Amino acid sequence: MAGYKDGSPKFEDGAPWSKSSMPEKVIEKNIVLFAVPKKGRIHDGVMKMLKGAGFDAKRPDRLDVAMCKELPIKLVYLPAADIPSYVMEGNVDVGICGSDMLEEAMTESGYANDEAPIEVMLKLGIGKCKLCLQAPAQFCDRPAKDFVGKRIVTSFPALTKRFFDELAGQDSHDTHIKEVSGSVEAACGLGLADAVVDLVETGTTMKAAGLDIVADVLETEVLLFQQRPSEANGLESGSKAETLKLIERRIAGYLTATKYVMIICNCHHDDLAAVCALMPGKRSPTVTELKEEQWHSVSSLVRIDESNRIMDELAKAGATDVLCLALSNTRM
Ligand SMILES: Nc1ncnc2c1ncn2[C@@H]1O[C@H](COP(=O)(O)OP(=O)(O)OP(=O)(O)O)[C@@H](O)[C@H]1O
Ligand SMILES: O=P(O)(O)OC[C@H]1O[C@H](OP(=O)(O)OP(=O)(O)O)[C@H](O)[C@@H]1O
Repeated sequence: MAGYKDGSPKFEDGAPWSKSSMPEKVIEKNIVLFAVPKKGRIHDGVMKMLKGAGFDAKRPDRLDVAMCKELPIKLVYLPAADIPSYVMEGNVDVGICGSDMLEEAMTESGYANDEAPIEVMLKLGIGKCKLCLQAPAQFCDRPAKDFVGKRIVTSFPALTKRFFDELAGQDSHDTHIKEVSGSVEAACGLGLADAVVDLVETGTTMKAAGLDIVADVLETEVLLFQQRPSEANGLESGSKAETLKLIERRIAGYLTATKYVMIICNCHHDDLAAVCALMPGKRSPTVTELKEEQWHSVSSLVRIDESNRIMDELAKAGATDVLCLALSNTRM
């Protein structure tokens, strides 16, 4: 399928994507359904990323679907915990949620990681935290094995069961795992649990509830993932496959823009080698001649977290007029 310069797809007949110009059936068949968390912890971060990557959608009041402007993509706003099963069952084509929820759904369905009908496209670098076994502070220095057979409350019953199965080895065990949908940390204080398995980011919630970490169960971050392409689901080739690639490229481009800045400076020919060594860029620095003889302009991408150190070192190496420019988007 041909596309526009900005990567937006268009139909074989060359007509731009336009809902009104296409028969209804063709539109539905070619539209990629993209599930995003409708609220909660990661909602704002995900929406900011999608906007930055050029997926603009106006969500009608109280509706959970919205068409992206000028793209054959429909955003479907769902509870984060439901997104993995929607993607695995092919009810939507692609989704975003934490790897904790994805792994919980796969474990619950009995899939090993490499068998699940899911393909992870990108790690999105947000929502990083860990799932931990937590107990009242006075018991937290006990080994995790001591909690085999006890009462555990969690929102992640499948991962918790897997954790205790591995701990107990071949021994039969009767750890009582109770699922709740929120306020997990309250369960020990209420006398309903001996320990909990819950997410920890800053640790504030855990400490406030008088709990501490016994053991880590899983590290998690937010992922972009799609249904594994097959002939049957039509995601191996064709217009939907192209649109999925476009989603991946655009989000990867946006992520690069959030991690890098462009540094530009001037330097005398005698300092050129030292300046280039400080900013090698992704491939190599761009060097252009200034009108003033023996002077060059050098530019390259550097990681944001290294930019201040590099600018200090450039100044020491003789560079002048050092500028650091933010990127709004990239395609690598
Ligand atoms: N501090 C945190 N606490 C909980 N989840 C976090 C945290 N930081 C990142 N996350 C991620 O966010 C996900 C939770 O998303 P979300 O808040 O949308 O779900 P939810 O808890 O079902 O929503 P809600 O609490 O509004 O019902 C987790 O699965 C995890 O991947
Ligand atoms: O380590 P922290 O930074 O304190 O974050 C972790 C807490 O945040 C989440 O709960 P959330 O506030 O989303 O509410 P919930 O209990 O309803 O899930 C999670 O379940 C932890 O309780």
